[in-house]
Amino acid sequence: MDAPHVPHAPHEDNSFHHHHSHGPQSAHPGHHHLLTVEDLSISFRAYKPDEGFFEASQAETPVIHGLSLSVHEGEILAVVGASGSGKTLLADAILGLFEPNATVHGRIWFDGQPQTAETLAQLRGSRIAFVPQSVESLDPLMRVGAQVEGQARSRAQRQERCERRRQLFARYGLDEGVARLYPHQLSGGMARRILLCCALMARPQLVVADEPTPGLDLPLALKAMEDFRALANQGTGVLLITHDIELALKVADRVAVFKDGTVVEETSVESFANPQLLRHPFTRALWHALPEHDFAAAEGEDHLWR
Ligand SMILES: Nc1ncnc2c1ncn2[C@@H]1O[C@H](COP(=O)(O)OP(=O)(O)OP(=O)(O)O)[C@@H](O)[C@H]1O
Ligand code: NI
Repeated sequence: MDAPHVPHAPHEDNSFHHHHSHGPQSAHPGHHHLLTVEDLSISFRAYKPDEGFFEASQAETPVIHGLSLSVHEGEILAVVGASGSGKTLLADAILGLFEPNATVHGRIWFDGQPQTAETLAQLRGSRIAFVPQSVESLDPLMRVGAQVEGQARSRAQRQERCERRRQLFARYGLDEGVARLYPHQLSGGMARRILLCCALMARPQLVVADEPTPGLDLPLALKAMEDFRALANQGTGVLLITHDIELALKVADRVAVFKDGTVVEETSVESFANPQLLRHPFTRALWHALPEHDFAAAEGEDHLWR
């Protein structure tokens, strides 16, 4: 079995040419790189989806290639891009989750340490919190209150977690009675809020949120954004994957623009105030697609750009 051999320490693989001689700390000396992804590639061995077994040819379909990005402590990096461009695969790679037919290359550092799929999986749920894209990832057999509260090691801790869970439920407009429900009894929007509460319960160093807002109305989506911002202001790094670029621009510090399986541009949110500061044609196209640029009347409207 060829287990995904990702990501390995620097200098191990001579086929990589980028940033080879220096570690992840060097690019922005003033900021601590919490997460660095360097030259990530993911491809899939082809198989017949109907039958579910590998074809003899084992053709490789590349989905992510040459992807590099980093998240600093205390910042929100928004990853925006088209559907199917590989954003969820990126999130999965950071969490050490891989499909059996995936081949993965590249390097990932967390908090200065080179990571493997195994070490990343160990960080998941503790130092790295995950808001998955699919609400199916809730445990179907566990009441959602208990899922949010998680395991407590002592009576005092259980009370503390219960109290924190109540606060989060109140904030996200979930009745106390919801705590006793099972995932299948929730609407999509409620399940989404439970996933958010799970991630906000922990005090992670990094949050990876993969499309955290579908099914939420605007006030709830904005609350989620505020909460990510508050986490970042306390020093947490946030990787916010979203197709909602408008929402992302409200809270993010930087934006990584994703297209066809790679980051074509990593830029500050401020650059979106002026399309001339945007380098890549796809980024400019995203700018033009923003609702306020549909009309010339947007002049003087600077609230979005802080
Ligand atoms: N196990 C797999 N085998 C083959 N192809 C896969 C597998 N998992 C994902 N893919 C393909 O990889 C591509 C990227 O998928 P991914 O879910 O990461 O996109 P995304 O940017 O998150 O999209 P969305 O915005 O819809 O969530 C898709 O074309 C998908 O079909
Ligand atoms: Ni996705």
